[in-house]
Amino acid sequence: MSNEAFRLLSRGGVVFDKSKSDVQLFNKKKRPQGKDSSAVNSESGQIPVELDFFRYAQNNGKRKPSESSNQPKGKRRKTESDEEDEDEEASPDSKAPLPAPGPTRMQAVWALHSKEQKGTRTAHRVTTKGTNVPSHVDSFEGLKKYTIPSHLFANLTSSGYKEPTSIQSYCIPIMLEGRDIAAISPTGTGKTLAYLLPIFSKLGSPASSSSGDVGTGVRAVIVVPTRELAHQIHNECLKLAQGRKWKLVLFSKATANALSQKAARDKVDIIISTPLRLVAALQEGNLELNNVRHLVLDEADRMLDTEFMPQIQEIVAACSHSKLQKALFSATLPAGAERLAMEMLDDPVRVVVGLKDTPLPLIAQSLTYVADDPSKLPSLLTYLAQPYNPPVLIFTSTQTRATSLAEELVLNGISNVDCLHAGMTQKERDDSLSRMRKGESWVMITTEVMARGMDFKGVREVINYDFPTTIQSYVHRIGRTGRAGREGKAVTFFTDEDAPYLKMIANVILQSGFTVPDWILKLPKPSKLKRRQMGKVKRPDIVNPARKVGRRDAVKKRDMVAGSKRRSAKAAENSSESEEI
Ligand SMILES: Nc1ncnc2c1ncn2[C@@H]1O[C@H](COP(=O)(O)OP(=O)(O)OP(=O)(O)O)[C@@H](O)[C@H]1O
Repeated sequence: MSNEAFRLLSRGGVVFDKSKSDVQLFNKKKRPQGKDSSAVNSESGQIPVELDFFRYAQNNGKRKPSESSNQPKGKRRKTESDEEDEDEEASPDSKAPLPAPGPTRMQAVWALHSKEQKGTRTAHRVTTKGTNVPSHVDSFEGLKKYTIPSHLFANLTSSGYKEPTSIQSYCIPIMLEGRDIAAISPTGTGKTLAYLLPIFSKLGSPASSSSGDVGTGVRAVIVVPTRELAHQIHNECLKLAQGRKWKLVLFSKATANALSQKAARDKVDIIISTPLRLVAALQEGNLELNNVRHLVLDEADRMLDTEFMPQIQEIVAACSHSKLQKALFSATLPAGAERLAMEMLDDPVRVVVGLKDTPLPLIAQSLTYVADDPSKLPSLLTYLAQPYNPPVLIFTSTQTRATSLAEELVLNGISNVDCLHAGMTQKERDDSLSRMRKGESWVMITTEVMARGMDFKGVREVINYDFPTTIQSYVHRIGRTGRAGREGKAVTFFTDEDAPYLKMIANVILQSGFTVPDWILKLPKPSKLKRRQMGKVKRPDIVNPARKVGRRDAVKKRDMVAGSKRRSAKAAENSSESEEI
């Protein structure tokens, strides 16, 4: 199916507007949600017969019957994520007692200070580590002891930011005092503002209108894994930039070309980019980073993985200013990445909000058994035939499966289906994203490309159609819902092939404060080697095996159309973007 045909078929011409009564269409029946409900959609905590091959009942599992999922208060069961961290120095956050379950716990992470929480670190569930850690603030007003330009306060207010979130109340003072930082806070808790506000504040005013020590060339660089995220952060920058002529550059091929003139790039204040794009410009001699005073790696664990590490090393080496401040942010930072992060920072402060690598308790998580891959589509169709809360974000493991699933949903009459993955042209990706932001997409099928950082306030439900490949991927994927204090729901399909890894996800669910049936906790723990295989099963490219007939021709035609569209979009992009900066 061509992209155009797909779009026409998938659109009912209706825009979903949560402020109107549309949402009620999907809420005819309120489904139970929350901590008291089991996190697995199978027979009330009993192992489904299909999974009996684990023979946990024959004592294959290690847990004793007394280790029920309803753990005693104040005691936290050691989980898989803890085990991954076993080799690291015990961190204060792992020792902290669990806060009370339910919304109270959420408030401890998101909200700032309910009356009883005000002012205490433990109540905030924030732990800090480092020498002479600057004190946190309880309000944006509290930042007035620092020299923060008044227009920034005005811009905070006009953007609707009344009080800092926990991560902001700790990170902003630390960054304002010039310290390097590694900050870990759950998804959707405002990490972007936590680094943008101090950067804008420290830069003071645009280089073009400043008489201070501004040097020559770009002064701040924010590096993120995807162009979509870079775009989103650029938009956040624009909110803080109102009223001043900041030169903020969302780095792309076109902007890189425009900055090939040194005079043009010397006027730039902040660049937001993906690592590859930045390194390409450095290697072509079209960019210098020797005046950079602030370097942020957002989604730090992704930035420090083997794929991006060489580029990050090159970027860090190019940032040679003696007053360089480095800041790493993420919702997850496994032990290995944290070691790399700490090596990269000078006299850092480490801030952890909540529990490391743990989703917010406001996201009601559940696991749904679907036997095998062909059974997933009917299961999803059944799910979507029930009242649901659009937009729903659905994750597949590959681009081809995302496209195939989107096509299947359209052919099955689901309205307003969209698709976004890295195999699409930039224009297709942008269009898809814009439809999502406008509320025109009710069901968005995507891949890992949207798993990190993307902020869609309205996403109420996330479905992991294909099992995630790491705990971190699970945490980030489901973190697309439950943002900025809102409730969310996350459903993960698992097949027999995924079952050996079920316990790893179940442990995360448990750690978030939900109950998990005993039979899952009694499953044998996969070995370290086996854990690396999580979610990496070979899955067919198409999600509906019955549609094989005639498909090859259809796919060929689709690829030809897509190729021709890509070429014309690229040509159009090159001519229009050369005017942009
Ligand atoms: N102080 C605040 N008050 C109200 N809303 C806020 C505040 N700070 C941030 N937000 C909003 O919270 C949402 C999530 O913020 P952000 O995208 O920065 O989260 P994040 O922690 O970076 O998430 P992720 O880990 O997924 O990248 C955004 O919509 C943002 O506008």
